[in-house]
Amino acid sequence: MVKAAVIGASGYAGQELVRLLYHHPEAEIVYLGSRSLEGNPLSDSFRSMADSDRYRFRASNLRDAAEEANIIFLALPHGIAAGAVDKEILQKAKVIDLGADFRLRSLDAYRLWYHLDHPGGSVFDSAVYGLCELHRKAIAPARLVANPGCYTTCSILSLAPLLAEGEIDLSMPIVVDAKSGVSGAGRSPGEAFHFPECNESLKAYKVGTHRHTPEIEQELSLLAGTQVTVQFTPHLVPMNRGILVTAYCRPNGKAEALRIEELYRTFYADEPFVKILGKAEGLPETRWVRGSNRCDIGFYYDERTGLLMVIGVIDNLVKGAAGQAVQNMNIISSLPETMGLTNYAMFP
Ligand SMILES: NC(=O)C1=CN([C@@H]2O[C@H](COP(=O)(O)OP(=O)(O)OC[C@H]3O[C@@H](n4cnc5c(N)ncnc54)[C@H](OP(=O)(O)O)[C@@H]3O)[C@@H](O)[C@H]2O)C=CC1
Ligand SMILES: CC(=O)N[C@@H](CCC(=O)OP(=O)(O)O)C(=O)O
Repeated sequence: MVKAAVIGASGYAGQELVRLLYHHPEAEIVYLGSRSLEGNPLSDSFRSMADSDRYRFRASNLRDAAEEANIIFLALPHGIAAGAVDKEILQKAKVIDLGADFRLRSLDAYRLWYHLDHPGGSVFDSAVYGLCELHRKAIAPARLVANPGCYTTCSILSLAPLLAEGEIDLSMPIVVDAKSGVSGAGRSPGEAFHFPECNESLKAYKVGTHRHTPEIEQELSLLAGTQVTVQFTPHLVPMNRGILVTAYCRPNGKAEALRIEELYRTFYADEPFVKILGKAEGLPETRWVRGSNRCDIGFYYDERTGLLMVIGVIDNLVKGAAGQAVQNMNIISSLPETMGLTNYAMFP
């Protein structure tokens, strides 16, 4: 049985972890850390967990959590885990960090895109990038897993087969247009996320500067075996959950729709959480992955323009955060990868 701790358990990603771990047959929640809710019963603050009154929030203390848990999930703003996770903690427990501090292999890139310093060191060097579909062999023995970002998970999964098979003309950037629901911004209030500010409106933000750009480029470059450049533009959509990515690229050869579909079906043949939609099934929609750990992918090749459009969707809080973190927990605990992660889709 996994003894799990969640630090940052009062946030959106933290609560989604609690929801999934509570129902996981091989996990026991032993520690819930929150500064603002310390001492409160879980069920007082999260009334959807009304039958879980045995849990109480405790201090947001990583060292205390490491005494009781064998897996610690960090669901904290970036910049904290970099200085908080050390060798002593990793000797006692494995850590799955939902934040961004251990995702980029280049510290210079981290400093440039996050405008933060980073201590680096052997703990940083030991981190494994936790995109399960691409790195499960490296994840299995890891003690520190860097859970990917939400936009990045959707973008990388949507494009991976094309890059791995060398199907794309890389002399020009791949355009990644992405849209996210507001829960992607976390629970802390901010004017831009206030209901009248974002409801009934749609906007692009952090154009050309979003910190997920180097993470997407890092992973696509690894797949392609050469430097890949992406033009990434995120948009805020007035809905609670969901991410939709539309990626535009130019194939090297002629991209007959059937051959592209075959390529994707072969690449993801054994992946329980990736669903390829063929022409008959229509294009992906966020409502069909809400609450689930799936990434749905569809595509359209426009013979007129010669561009291939790939469309991917995930639930940002599940495959984009807590669900993928539990998938990583399953991998590092030698449990079936889908355990505790199926039958969660919701509609409407
Ligand atoms: N929301 C999403 O869709 C996704 C989020 N993530 C990542 O997961 C992490 C958590 O995100 P999310 O849940 O959205 O954010 P929230 O703002 O909802 O939650 C963050 C939590 O961290 C705690 N916290 C804030 N500041 C500090 C601090 N200085 N020291 C200790 N604890 C602190 C807060 O709890 P308290 O104040 O009670 O201690 C809060 O509950 C982030 O790194 C985010 O980037 C990743 C993918 C998707
Ligand atoms: C809508 C919105 O604001 N989304 C967040 C993405 C948050 C996220 O999940 O990314 P990290 O895990 O890297 O923090 C943003 O654009 O910063």
